[in-house]
Amino acid sequence: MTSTTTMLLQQLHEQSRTELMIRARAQFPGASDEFQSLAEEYDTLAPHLRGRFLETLGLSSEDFESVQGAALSLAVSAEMGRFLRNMVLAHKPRRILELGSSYGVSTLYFAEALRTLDGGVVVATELDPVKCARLRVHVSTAGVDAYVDLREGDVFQTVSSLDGAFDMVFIDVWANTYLDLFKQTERLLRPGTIVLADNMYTAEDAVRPFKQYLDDNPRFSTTTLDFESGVEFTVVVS
Ligand SMILES: C[S@@+](CC[C@H](N)C(=O)[O-])C[C@H]1O[C@@H](n2cnc3c(N)ncnc32)[C@H](O)[C@@H]1O
Repeated sequence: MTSTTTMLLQQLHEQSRTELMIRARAQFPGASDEFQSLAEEYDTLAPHLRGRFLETLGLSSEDFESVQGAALSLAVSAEMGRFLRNMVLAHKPRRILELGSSYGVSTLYFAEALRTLDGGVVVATELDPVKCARLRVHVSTAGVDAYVDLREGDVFQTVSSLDGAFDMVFIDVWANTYLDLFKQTERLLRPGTIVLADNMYTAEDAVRPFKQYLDDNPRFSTTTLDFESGVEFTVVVS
């Protein structure tokens, strides 16, 4: 990864965390010192306890699943980003489908890995035109334009317009749409495709039908990684 991308990502991670903390503080009913100690406690929690704890901090599912959260970046963490990058370096996908791109933090991790591999494309999807404009600037700053195909618009329409198989899919859109969106994406999967879905712990209730669907379907081999926000790791079997 170039130093330009590393610095850009540091800045974007910092911005994402800061704006989320500002939102949480504004909605937290208690005193500042109480908020501060809870915010510090969040980082020390086991991943599977984080979902419920977000509510304690003043954040609600509305902040992650609806237009109320639309202005927020809600970027993947640096740890999650490194995981995504490693998955690409190991699996060597030619085509990656990213569902929910925001300002492009996860997009940059994918694109940087594709640059290292010297080929491939990540199809990024985002509804918000302001976020899309910022994503384009970030991709250009990092110099990875050749590896990113941004589709601006509703992700359901974007997915229905796509053809051919994808080797990797990353789901990070509003959690209450995971199942419907995944069903629509199924025709783009092939045996060996890896599907990663974020927020399995932090949006535990909203993603339950998606998790149940994967668990019950023999076409998929799936497990939840006890890591960061909870990551569903699914391999398409047939
Ligand atoms: C959790 S954020 C994605 C964060 C991103 N992966 C990153 O690491 O920076 C989810 C994004 O999905 C977008 N989104 C929500 N519903 C959408 C839809 N129907 N079509 C396209 N994008 C949508 C939101 O605007 C938001 O930016």
